[in-house]
Amino acid sequence: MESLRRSMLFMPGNNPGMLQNAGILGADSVILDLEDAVSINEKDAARILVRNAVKDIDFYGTEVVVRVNPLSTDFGLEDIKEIAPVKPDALMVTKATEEDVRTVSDILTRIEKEEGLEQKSIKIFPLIETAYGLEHIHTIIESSDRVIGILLGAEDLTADLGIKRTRDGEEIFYARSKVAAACKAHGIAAIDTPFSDMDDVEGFCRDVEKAKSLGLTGKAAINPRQVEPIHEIFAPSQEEITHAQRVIQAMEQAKKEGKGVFSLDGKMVDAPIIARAETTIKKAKLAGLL
Ligand SMILES: CC(C)(COP(=O)(O)OP(=O)(O)OC[C@H]1O[C@@H](n2cnc3c(N)ncnc32)[C@H](O)[C@@H]1OP(=O)(O)O)[C@@H](O)C(=O)NCCC(=O)NCCSC(=O)C[C@@](O)(CC(=O)O)C(=O)O
Ligand SMILES: [Mg+2]
Repeated sequence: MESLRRSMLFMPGNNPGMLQNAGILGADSVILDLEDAVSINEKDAARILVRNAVKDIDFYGTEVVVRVNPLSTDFGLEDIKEIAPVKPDALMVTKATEEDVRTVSDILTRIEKEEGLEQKSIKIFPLIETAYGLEHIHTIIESSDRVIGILLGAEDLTADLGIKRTRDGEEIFYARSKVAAACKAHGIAAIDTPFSDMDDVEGFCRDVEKAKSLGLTGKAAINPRQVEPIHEIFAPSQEEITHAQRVIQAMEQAKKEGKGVFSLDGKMVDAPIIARAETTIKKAKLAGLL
C-alpha cells in the first residue's frame, strides 16, 4: 500500500538519545543526519552510531533516511560504504547534481550486489539547495530510478543565491513552485524546507500552509513538536472530505443519467473537479480519516 510522507524529522546522527526514540516520535520519515548537524570531529563516531541505529533500533515502520556527507569530502564515500549494508530506506544526497546522484546510485548497485541485498532497494532523496540544482532538477531526478523524492533546502539555496532568508519566505516562492511541479511531473515526493524557529508555532503553521498551497507534498521538521501540526495541515479538512464525498456521489448519479458534466451547489463539476475529489478521498483514507 502507498504510504504517507508528510513529515520528515531531521535528527543529528551523533545524538544517541534522539536516535533511540526515532521510531516513536510520530514522524512519517526520519532523516538521520551525518552532514551539517554533526561537527567535523564527530563525523566518524556519528557514522558508527547511525549504522548501529539503522541495524538495531525498531523504527516501527517509520521510513529511515540517512543524510550522507558530500562525496567531495573525506567522509562521503565512507558514509555510504558503512551505512548502505545495514539497509536504510534511502540515502539523502546534499547539494545534489546529476553526477552525484549517478555516482551514489552506482555505489549502491555495487554494495547491494556484494551484500546480497535486493537490487534498487535503497532509494535516493536528493537535496536541492543550490541554484544549479534547482535549474537542473529534472535531469537530477532522471539521473537514477532510485530517486523517490526531493527535499528543498532553503538556507543553503538562499545563501548560494546571495539573497536574504526571511520569515515570510517570499524569496523561495519560485523554488517551492519549481520543486512542486518537477516532482509532480515525475510522480515523486516534494518535501519543503525546514522552519528553524521552533517556538514560533503560528509562523510555522503559516509556512506549512504556504508549502501545501504551492503543491509541496510534505515538510521537513527539526523538532518532534513540529510533526503533529504538519500532519494536521497536510490532512484534508472535514469540510474538504465531505465535499469530495458529495462530488463522488453526484458523479455516480450523473453517470447513470449519462452526463459528463453536472452541477453541485450551483457550481459546474467536470473531470478535474472529480479527480481532485478522488485525491482528497485517497489522502483521507491514507491519513486514517475515513
Ligand atoms: C534544535 C534542537 C537542538 C533543539 O533541541 P532542544 O533539546 O532544545 O529541543 P526540545 O524541544 O527542548 O526537545 C524536547 C525533547 O525532544 C528531543 N528532540 C528535540 N529535537 C529532536 C529531533 N530533531 N529528533 C528527535 N528528538 C528530538 C529532545 O532531545 C528532548 O528529549 P528529552 O530530553 O528526552 O525530553 C533539536 O531540536 C535538534 O537537534 N533538531 C535537529 C537539528 C538538525 O538535525 N539540523 C540539521 C537539519 S536541518 C538542515 O540541515 C536543513 C538544510 O539542509 C536546509 C537548507 O539547506 O536550507 C540546511 O543546510 O540548513
Ligand atoms: Mg543544507
